[in-house]
Amino acid sequence: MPIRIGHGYDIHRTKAGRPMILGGVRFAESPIGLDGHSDADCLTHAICDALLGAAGLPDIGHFFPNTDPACKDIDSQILLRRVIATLAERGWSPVNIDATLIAEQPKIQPRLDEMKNTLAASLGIATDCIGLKATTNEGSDDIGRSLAIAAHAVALISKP
Ligand SMILES: Nc1ccn([C@@H]2O[C@H](COP(=O)(O)O)[C@@H](O)[C@H]2O)c(=O)n1
Ligand SMILES: C[C@@]1(CO)OP(=O)(O)OP(=O)(O)OC[C@H]1O
Repeated sequence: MPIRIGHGYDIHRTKAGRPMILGGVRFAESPIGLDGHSDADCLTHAICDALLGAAGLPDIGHFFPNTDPACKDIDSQILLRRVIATLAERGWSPVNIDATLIAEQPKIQPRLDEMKNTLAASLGIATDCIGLKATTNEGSDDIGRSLAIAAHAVALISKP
């Protein structure tokens, strides 16, 4: 059974008045959100790029250009589901995901199960096939000053 591994990384700047959506979950109480063309869910974008990378495909910006009006403010779970469909057309299915969010705020620990359940539904895999962690940047650089949020992800995919 062929298996492949991929890595993804994304970063978005924070902005007042924008929604804070991470892993498909909205942090309504957050005074800041993420700036971008889509809903700017950098965690989901990193997962998309890890999956696409594993399949040897171009990155998220190739499939969903930030000049496409159809992608404006789009829910990134829709993009993730399309990435899964693109992989499926080539015979690939996700096996597991592991991701790390780097953010001073919001605290994701209380919403971790909700985030995993949301991502699992989009990915079509069991919740226990998703690893999700967060760390602050210990106050350093733009992430440490809450000016940006970043995410890393790795994905394993397989073909029967
Ligand atoms: N956005 C975040 C950042 C961190 N956490 C949780 O806090 C723990 C301590 O963070 P450090 O940066 O001091 O290592 C971390 O292990 C996470 O459990 C969080 O929930 N959300
Ligand atoms: C998702 C897309 C498309 O709406 O836009 P952004 O939300 O700006 O995200 P980014 O990770 O910078 O690049 C991928 C994009 O093309």
